[in-house]
Amino acid sequence: MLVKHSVISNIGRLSSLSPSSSVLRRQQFLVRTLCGSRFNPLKLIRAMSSTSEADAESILRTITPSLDPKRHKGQAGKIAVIGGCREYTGAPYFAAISALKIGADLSHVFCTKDAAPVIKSYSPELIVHPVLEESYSISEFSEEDKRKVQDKVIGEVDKWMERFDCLVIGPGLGRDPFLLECVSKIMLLAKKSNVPFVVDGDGLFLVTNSVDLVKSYPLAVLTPNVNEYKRLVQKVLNCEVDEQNAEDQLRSLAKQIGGVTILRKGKSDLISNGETVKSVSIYGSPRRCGGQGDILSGSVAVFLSWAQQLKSGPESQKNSSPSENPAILGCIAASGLLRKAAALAFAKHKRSTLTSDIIECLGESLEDISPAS
Ligand SMILES: NC(=O)C1=CN([C@@H]2O[C@H](COP(=O)(O)OP(=O)(O)OC[C@H]3O[C@@H](n4cnc5c(N)ncnc54)[C@H](O)[C@@H]3O)[C@@H](O)[C@H]2O)[C@@H](O)CC1
Ligand SMILES: Nc1ncnc2c1ncn2[C@@H]1O[C@H](COP(=O)(O)OP(=O)(O)OP(=O)(O)O)[C@@H](O)[C@H]1O
Ligand SMILES: [Mg+2]
Repeated sequence: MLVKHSVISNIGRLSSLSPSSSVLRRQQFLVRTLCGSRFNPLKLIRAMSSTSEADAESILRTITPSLDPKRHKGQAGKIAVIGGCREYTGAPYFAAISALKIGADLSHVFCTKDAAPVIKSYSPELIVHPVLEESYSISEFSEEDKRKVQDKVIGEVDKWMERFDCLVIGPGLGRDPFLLECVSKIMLLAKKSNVPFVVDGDGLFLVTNSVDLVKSYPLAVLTPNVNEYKRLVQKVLNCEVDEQNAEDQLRSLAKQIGGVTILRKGKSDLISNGETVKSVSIYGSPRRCGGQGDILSGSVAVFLSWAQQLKSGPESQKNSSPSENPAILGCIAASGLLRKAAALAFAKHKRSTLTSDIIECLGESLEDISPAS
């Protein structure tokens, strides 16, 4: 009876999380088990323990570093966004400025020459490198000269690489073949230096066509939206997205890519590294304006760096650090923070809520969850 009572209260708690269809199916299974004649407490406890909703707020509190006067500039994170071209200047800006607003010390953007003055004009806080080249600007060049341009681009990024705690590759990158070839080399450099990276937007277009770029790199995080996820599933698993078995399919996908972490964005965000699957279903906003995924990718980069710092910190810190890997923790914290900020922005701006309104609420969201003092 006691077991029955606690299960019922757990079901109540689950229902308040605006559950995903998989959580709903699990609840239905629990109710069926409870009310049916074959009531089996052990089976029930097993089902409850596989419930995957993460406690995003508590994880965020644990991994966010304190504002210690002894710390110097750079220790709270140095992030670089690789993205920004003629068409898209908003996406890299959103990712890079979100990283700063959350608490990173330095945020760089590596973009094309056309995009750089525009991105700089949005904010003096960002360090903008106009180094990427698109095919149109080298169309008259010989093959040898093109190779020289590529080497120059790679060299410009490489001299900074060791200083970064995490890269965000792809927001507003575009799909120019020459540019994407350079970016694949940048990914190889990051792997060589053991720098974690978050792949989003057009970076996912690149990775979907060349999965080996990220395969088995444990410090890679992919953050696909609905279209990007569909293409990834088709390419890697050779099938269609299966909403009925969303968690298992995500786990298989991450496993098939050698244990990279995947954050599948949607009504609930689902996160897996091929072993565990976690969900974040905190209520966000019904507005689906473009740019919210860019906030998320910039945020994942910061939280991943913090979670990693905590893991590799002094023994006392290590003991208090959660057992999950830093990439999973970073995804959970970022998803929780963004969803809360989106809810705050929507409460203020309703139908006119824009991505910049959500960015303005990141600080309030963070303060609600993990006050500065
Ligand atoms: N303000 C901005 O600058 C923003 C820029 N964004 C950037 O926009 C780019 C595209 O992101 P989306 O989320 O729209 O990407 P999606 O993949 O969701 O959609 C892109 C569009 O391209 C089409 N498409 C799909 N496959 C294609 C292919 N193989 N070749 C050509 N087109 C294809 C889709 O039908 C869709 O209309 C990314 O770089 C993203 O970061 C977005 O982040 C939104 C905000
Ligand atoms: N149906 C939904 N309900 C609630 N939240 C959602 C929904 N879809 C997406 N989100 C949230 O919005 C955020 C951005 O996801 P989205 O799918 O819009 O990314 P995106 O398409 O890559 O965005 P961008 O326009 O920046 O490229 C994620 O944190 C996700 O949790
Ligand atoms: Mg996106």
